[in-house]
Amino acid sequence: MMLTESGKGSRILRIEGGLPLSGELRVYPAKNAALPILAASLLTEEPITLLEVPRLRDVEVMLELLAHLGTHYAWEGRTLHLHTPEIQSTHAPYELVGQMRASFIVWGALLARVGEGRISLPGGCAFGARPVDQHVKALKALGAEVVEEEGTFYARKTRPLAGRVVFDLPTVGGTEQAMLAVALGGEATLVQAAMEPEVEDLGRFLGMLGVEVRGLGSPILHVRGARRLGGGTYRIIPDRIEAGTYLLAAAATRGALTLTQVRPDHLDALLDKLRQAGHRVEVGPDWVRFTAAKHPEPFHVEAREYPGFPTDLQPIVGAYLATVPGQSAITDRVYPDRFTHVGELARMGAELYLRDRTLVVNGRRLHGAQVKALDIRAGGGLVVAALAAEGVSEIEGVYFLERGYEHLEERLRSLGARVGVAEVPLALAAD
Ligand SMILES: CC(=O)N[C@H]1[C@@H](OP(=O)(O)OP(=O)(O)OC[C@H]2O[C@@H](n3ccc(=O)[nH]c3=O)[C@H](O)[C@@H]2O)O[C@H](CO)[C@@H](O)[C@@H]1O
Ligand SMILES: C=C(OP(=O)(O)O)C(=O)O
Repeated sequence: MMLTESGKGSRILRIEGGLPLSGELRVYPAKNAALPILAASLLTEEPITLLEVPRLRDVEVMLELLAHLGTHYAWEGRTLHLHTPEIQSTHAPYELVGQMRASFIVWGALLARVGEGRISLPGGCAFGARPVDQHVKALKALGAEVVEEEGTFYARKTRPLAGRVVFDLPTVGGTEQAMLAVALGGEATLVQAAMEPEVEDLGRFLGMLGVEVRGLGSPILHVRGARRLGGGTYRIIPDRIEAGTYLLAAAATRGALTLTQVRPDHLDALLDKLRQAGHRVEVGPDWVRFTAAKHPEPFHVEAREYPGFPTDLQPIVGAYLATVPGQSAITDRVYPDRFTHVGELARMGAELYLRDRTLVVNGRRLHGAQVKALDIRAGGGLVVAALAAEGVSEIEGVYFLERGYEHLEERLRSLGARVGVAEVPLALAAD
C-alpha cells in the first residue's frame, strides 16, 4: 500500500510527547455511520440534508463515487445536501471502490433503485482477510442473481427482493448491504445481524425515508421497504471511535479530558476498562469526564462485536497499555490479525509480543521514534503512544489518519499537545 500522498511527497505528523492532555472536546459525527447513510441516499429521488457530516477523506471518496453514480451534492459548512434525481451509472468502478471498503454497499442501493449493480472488490484498510462472501450470500438469499468475474461483482433482480438471511457471523457491512437492497419494495428478516450503533443509525435514517425497520440494536432485524422513498434532514450519531481514541490519549498521558456531544452508552466497554484500571470516569447524558489515575492497573482486552470492546479501538488500547506498567493481553475476535502497529510500537520502546494471536504487552515508559501508520487505527494507536512517549516521534502515513480523524492536529493542540505536520520531499517519501 502506498504511503506517498501527493505529487509533492509525503506528510509526517511530528509529536513531542510527554505532556498530559487536558481540556474539552466536542466529539465529531461518526465516519462509519455517515458512510452507509451516504450510500443509502442513492435510494431516493427526493433531496436529503445531512447535518454535521465529518469532513474526512473517506467521506470525500464516497461523495466522488455517488457523483459518478448520479448524485448532486453541495456542502454548506458541515451540512451536506444530496440529491439523486436519477441513477446515471450502475457501475461502481475499481478506481473509486478500491480506495475504501465502505463503498461496497452502494451495490445494494443500486440493486434496490434500478434493479442492477456492478461493483469491484472493495479496498480499505488491510489488516487481514476481509471477505465479502456474506454480502453475496445475503443478496442471493433475497433472490438476486449474482455473478463474480475477476474481482467484479454483478447483481440483478427480476422481482422485488425478499427473504430470510441467516448470516454466518455478524457483519456490519453485510447487514447494511442487505438493508439497502430491500429498502425499495423488498422485505427481509436478517438473522445474526450486526448490532453496532452505526447499523442502528442507518436503520433510523432509512426509517426517515419511509422504510419500516424493526429490531434495531438486536440480532434479528425486520426490514420492509416502501415502493417510493422520501427525503428529509438527518443528524448522524457521534463517533465512538474518535471519542475512544481521545480518551485513550488522555489516559496514556495521565491527563484529564471532558468529551461533549458524545453517546456514553456507545462507549460502555471502553469506559468499564478505564474504570477497572483505576481512572476516574463520570458520565452524563451526552458527556464524559475523564481524569487519569497516576498509577493505573493493566487489564486484558478481547475485541468483539458490539456491545463488546470495539476492534477499531483495539490497536489504540494496545498503545495505551504499552504505557501501563505490568502485563496486559489483547486478542481480537473480529480481526484476529489486526496488529500492524505492533512492530512500530516496539520502535518506541514498547515491550510486546504476539503469541497464538494474543498480543502480550509489558507496559513501560516509551520513547519517541520514527514510525509508520499502516492503517487508520494503527495510526491512531501510534499517535496515542507518541503523545505519551518521552521525546519526539515522527509518524508517517498521515493519509490513513486523515481517513478517520478530522482536524487531528488542531484538536490535539487544543488539548495542550505539541504536534505539527511536516512535508517530506518526494525523494525521501516512503512507498
Ligand atoms: C466502514 C465501516 O463501518 N467499517 C467498520 C466495519 O467494517 P466491515 O463492515 O467491513 O466489517 P464486518 O463487520 O463486515 O466484519 C466483521 C467480521 O466479519 C468478516 N466478514 C465480513 C463480511 C463478509 O462478507 N465475510 C466475512 O467473513 C470479517 O472478515 C470480520 O472478521 O465494521 C468493522 C467491525 O466492527 C470495523 O472494524 C470497521 O471499521
Ligand atoms: C477499518 C476502518 O475502516 P474501513 O472498514 O473502511 O477499512 C475503521 O474505520 O477503523
